[in-house]
Amino acid sequence: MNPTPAVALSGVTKTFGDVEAVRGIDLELRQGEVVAFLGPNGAGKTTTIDLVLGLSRPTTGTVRVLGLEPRQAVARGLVSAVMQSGGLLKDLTVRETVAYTAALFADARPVDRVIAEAGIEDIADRRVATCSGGEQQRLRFAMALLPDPALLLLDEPTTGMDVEGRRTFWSAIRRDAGQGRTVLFATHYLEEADQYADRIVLVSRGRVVADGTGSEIKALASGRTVRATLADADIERYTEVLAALGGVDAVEVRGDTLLVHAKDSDAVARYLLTETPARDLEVTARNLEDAFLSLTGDAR
Ligand SMILES: Nc1ncnc2c1ncn2[C@@H]1O[C@H](COP(=O)(O)OP(=O)(O)OP(=O)(O)O)[C@@H](O)[C@H]1O
Repeated sequence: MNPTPAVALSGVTKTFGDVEAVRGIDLELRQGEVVAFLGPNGAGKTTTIDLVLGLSRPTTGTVRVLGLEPRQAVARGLVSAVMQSGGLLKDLTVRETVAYTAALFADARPVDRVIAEAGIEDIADRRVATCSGGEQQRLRFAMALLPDPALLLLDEPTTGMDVEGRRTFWSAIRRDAGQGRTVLFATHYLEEADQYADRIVLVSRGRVVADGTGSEIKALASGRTVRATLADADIERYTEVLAALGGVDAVEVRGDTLLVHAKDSDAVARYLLTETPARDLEVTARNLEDAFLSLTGDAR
């Protein structure tokens, strides 16, 4: 028997006027998974998280959280979130903030426990206004832990945290995931995703363009791109040879420009320079942004 997915998105789109923020996402998260939602600015990460939180409704498609409508799941205390900004009263102390939030839940965990888990005991008596950005993020994390949620959503949670803050934060996340909590976090950083997530969902321009383990996703962003000018009637023959070279991922022809994505750029360069009339050769490292672009077919 399959347990109910923690999150199930099916054919989800979301448009704001002319902007298609989410352009068709199908995604299932299993209970207890820690999943990174990785993508560049404007990919649709925050919009998707808002849909899972029931803060907005999809234009088309369905969103289920533990088999329920998002709002029902939130109302039952099954879901909480750490968002990038807002939600704090500057004049309260850290402890007062957690205590007041706890009073909003029918069944909150002890205030001191969550303060300890979020690693903010030393600043518990400080006024929120005097806390740094990273400390405020840890306070939001403490607040999110109060209902002991089955699903925790984090939108770029470690923004502003120093190295020690990040370490405390992620070790708390991993410990809770070990006890069955599902975590979905949005990030721009491949390293953060790779280090802390069981699974990385790569999003670009409102779509999932890859879904896999850290090493699978890193492999997509590795290698180099060899660019050359090759104005020759035989270009097709060369591209066939190139495509068959070991370590070549993709060959593209745009006018008289040839682009070869490869793990072994030396072999590609050697072939082009010795066997073809290619000129103006350029070899560049392929980064995550290139990987996004080539995966979405939007490379230019
Ligand atoms: N309320 C809104 N009205 C109009 N456009 C919006 C609205 N919310 C988001 N968008 C647009 O939808 C697209 C996706 O935005 P979203 O904030 O979901 O991306 P993101 O992946 O979270 O980006 P970032 O990493 O910058 O936070 C962007 O083009 C954004 O400008």
